[in-house]
Amino acid sequence: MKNVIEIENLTKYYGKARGIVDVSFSVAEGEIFGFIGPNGAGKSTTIRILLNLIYPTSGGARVFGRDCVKDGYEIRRDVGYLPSEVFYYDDMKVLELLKYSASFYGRVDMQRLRYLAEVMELDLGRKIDDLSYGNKKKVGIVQGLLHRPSLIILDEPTGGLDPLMQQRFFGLIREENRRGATVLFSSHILPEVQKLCSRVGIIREGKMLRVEEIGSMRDTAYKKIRLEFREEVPEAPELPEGAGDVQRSPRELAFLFRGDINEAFKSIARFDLRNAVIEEPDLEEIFLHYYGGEDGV
Ligand SMILES: Nc1ncnc2c1ncn2[C@@H]1O[C@H](COP(=O)(O)OP(=O)(O)OP(=O)(O)O)[C@@H](O)[C@H]1O
Repeated sequence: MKNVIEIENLTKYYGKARGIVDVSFSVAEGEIFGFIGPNGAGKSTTIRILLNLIYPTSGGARVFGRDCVKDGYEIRRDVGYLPSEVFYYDDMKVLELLKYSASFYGRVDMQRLRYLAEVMELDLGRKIDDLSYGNKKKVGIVQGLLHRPSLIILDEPTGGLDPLMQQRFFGLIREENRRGATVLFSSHILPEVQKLCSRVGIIREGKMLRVEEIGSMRDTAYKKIRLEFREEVPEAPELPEGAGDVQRSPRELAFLFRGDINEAFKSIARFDLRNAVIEEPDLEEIFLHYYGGEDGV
């Protein structure tokens, strides 16, 4: 299968400050690839290089087989990009802005514009100035998808969108993907990446830790288990193998767990519980207790 994005040993320093170091990965045609890492990990830096908005210090990247440094213009024509921060000419109306930006790609498809605005419940008659952060994001989404790009690059796209709008937005991305578009989806929220993506690249402190299939990530995923006891527990339960980051107080016990969930329940069965919560650990916890341990970072 053809790769739409190919990144090799990409490094970017902002003066002395580390942006990214030796990042390599590729994204195949038709794939929805998650690019995940905490704030400051280097996601935006990587994306900005792909779009030739900044230059790499060393290494290289190709999009559609074209060189990111030499062919930025040609690459950008066929990319829909939603930056993490959207800035607009505040004085314009939404419709004017969308028509104006779409005109760079040729004829403006008004039917598609209205369709996207309707799905995202975006009022085309409002002034940009009067829009909330979430509504400005919607403008960016419509703008990014309007010209039916064959590569969609989303940098932290869901900030400010309520759950319903997130769902609608994911629906649009899936629709474009079914049509053949490749998607690079950057985020620091693991569950949303899990919902949408088939593979994910994990970046931290400028370095790519690994690339994983979402399926295998789920199989090895940690759960976070929090228990509240009805009474003070004199001795703490013996926890099964696979439990880590244990935090105890007389009436509470919390731990991360990876392994056979039955074993975890057996070990706590004899205690009288007031409440039990099982949740997905957040990204930092996963980094600390999963990737952190194995990779020594
Ligand atoms: N213009 C700049 N000048 C100096 N350092 C920068 C600049 N832009 C980014 N950096 C640094 O590069 C590193 C990577 O930042 P980047 O914005 O790429 O991360 P990110 O993963 O996109 O995080 P976020 O979600 O916070 O945007 C950070 O340490 C950041 O401080």
